[in-house]
Amino acid sequence: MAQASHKLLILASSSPRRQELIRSLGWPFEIRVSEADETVEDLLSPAQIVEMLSLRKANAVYAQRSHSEPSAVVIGSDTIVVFDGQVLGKPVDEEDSFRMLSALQGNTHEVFSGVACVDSATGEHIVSHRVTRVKMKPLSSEQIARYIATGEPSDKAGSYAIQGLGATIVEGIEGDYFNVVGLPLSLLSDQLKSFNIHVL
Ligand SMILES: Cc1cn([C@H]2C[C@H](O)[C@@H](COP(=O)(O)OP(=O)(O)OP(=O)(O)O)O2)c(=O)[nH]c1=O
Repeated sequence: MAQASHKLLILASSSPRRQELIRSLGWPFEIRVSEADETVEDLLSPAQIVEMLSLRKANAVYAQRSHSEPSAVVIGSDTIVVFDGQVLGKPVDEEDSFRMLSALQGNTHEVFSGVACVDSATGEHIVSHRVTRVKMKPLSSEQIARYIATGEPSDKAGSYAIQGLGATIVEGIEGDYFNVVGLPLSLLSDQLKSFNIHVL
């Protein structure tokens, strides 16, 4: 059971999905969001991209800590979809969503999520990632257009949400479901052990 004397978790994320998922750990946490630049060099691999951005997000919040605060672990995360060598982030507009979903439908893609934990007292960090394979059903242009019209794809990597209506267009997955939603809790709980946080 989490006790008040235990180190706090600070989730460096504006994502409502990540906020909801971290709650399931049953550990005291707060949300702090800081703008981190999400541009990366072209030559990086998907794993390098999500690890670099996760750490950047956590470090942006770490940099703003006050030295008088009790020590905490700052958590940053980043999710991308990778298909046919292409990295798909969040769509810029509906046309972009249409392009992404037209490519993903009927095929299998990979979802990469990075997680970084930074000790707010020492700046020490751990960063890692997980990959989940997702097979999407074949979809007609009309179905894709109807899905986009719901608004759900607009702020999701790859333009779909497996935890929402997007569940109906997914045929199956291989790997951690929570990795697709945006925060692999199994990986995170392992990382937290290095900071002496045992959620179970
Ligand atoms: C594939 C997929 C992605 N997503 C979401 C998770 C992330 O919120 C988003 C990927 O964008 P990110 O840039 O990883 O995260 P974010 O900008 O939403 O939040 P922050 O940087 O503040 O932490 O896509 C789903 O919710 N469901 C899915 O099935």
